[in-house]
Amino acid sequence: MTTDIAIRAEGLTKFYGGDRGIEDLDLEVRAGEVMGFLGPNGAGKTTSIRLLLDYLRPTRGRATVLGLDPRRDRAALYRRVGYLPGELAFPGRGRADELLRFFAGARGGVAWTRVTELADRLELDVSRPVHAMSKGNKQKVGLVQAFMHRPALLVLDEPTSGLDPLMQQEFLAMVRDARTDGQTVLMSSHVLAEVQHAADRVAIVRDGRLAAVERVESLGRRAIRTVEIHFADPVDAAEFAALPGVTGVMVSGPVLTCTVDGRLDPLIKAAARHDVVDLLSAEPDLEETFLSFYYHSEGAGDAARTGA
Ligand SMILES: Nc1ncnc2c1ncn2[C@@H]1O[C@H](COP(=O)(O)OP(=O)(O)OP(=O)(O)O)[C@@H](O)[C@H]1O
Repeated sequence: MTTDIAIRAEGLTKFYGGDRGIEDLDLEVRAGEVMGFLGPNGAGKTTSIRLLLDYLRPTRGRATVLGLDPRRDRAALYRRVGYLPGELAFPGRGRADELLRFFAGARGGVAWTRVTELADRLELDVSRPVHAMSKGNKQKVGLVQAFMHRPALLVLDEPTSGLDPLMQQEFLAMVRDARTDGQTVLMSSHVLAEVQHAADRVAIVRDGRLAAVERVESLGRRAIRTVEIHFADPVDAAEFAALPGVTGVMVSGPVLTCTVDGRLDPLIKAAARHDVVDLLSAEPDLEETFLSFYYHSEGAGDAARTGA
């Protein structure tokens, strides 16, 4: 049994009747890394997470989590995992501190100072009844129970949902701290910007399939970027439109804007035949890369547009 792999999914598949939840998911999350699990609504993130923790049974395929079989070793696994479900539902009309004491007991005892430290970080008033809390405050209760026992693995489904921007930053700091402490994190999101500063790698799912697994830095390098070139004299769009990787060419007098997928070299060489006054290249971000998976991959654009 390898201990350097926290999560291993092999051919993990779930169909809901004839509808695909996730198909043939092969994924490895290394111990100690933060993995962002990205995809738009309905891509299959929640299904995958629920399969990994045995809240759903796969149609086929298998998973190993912290070296355990989620189905056979459920109880042992749950002691070592902190899980934030995508849709939180807390039973009863109790106060947050009562609920958190219950969770602490279920985890074999957690120092109450640890709970208050997390609640303070998230500015959560634990003396209030949970049922009367806003969505964001309920989310904070969910985060405190997930982090409280310093689990070996945190599995967080849309963790920033409902949090305001300041609290999102605090949450990301908590994830970075967890990583520093050697914990492994798998967190789903449909917003790339929020995992950009916390994740080591991202796994991107679309339409029930894994589309890519990338280191965050290399995603940036592969990103599509927008380029604006100012020439001394007007240029002809046709001269640039056929260059490899160049799309969306627009010319307004001496100013050319376009989108470049991959290497800038063909565009630079073509531009150098003219007198170049200025060149601006927008910093590629994950959002653009993410969209490029949808609109520039084979067939994916059509599927995304039609919702198929
Ligand atoms: N209980 C269910 N019965 C039928 N289909 C389901 C069920 N749960 C999910 N699905 C379908 O499986 C697919 C994947 O859904 P899933 O919730 O895993 O996606 P997601 O990436 O987590 O999306 P979101 O960000 O909206 O939560 C979707 O097409 C969804 O409609």
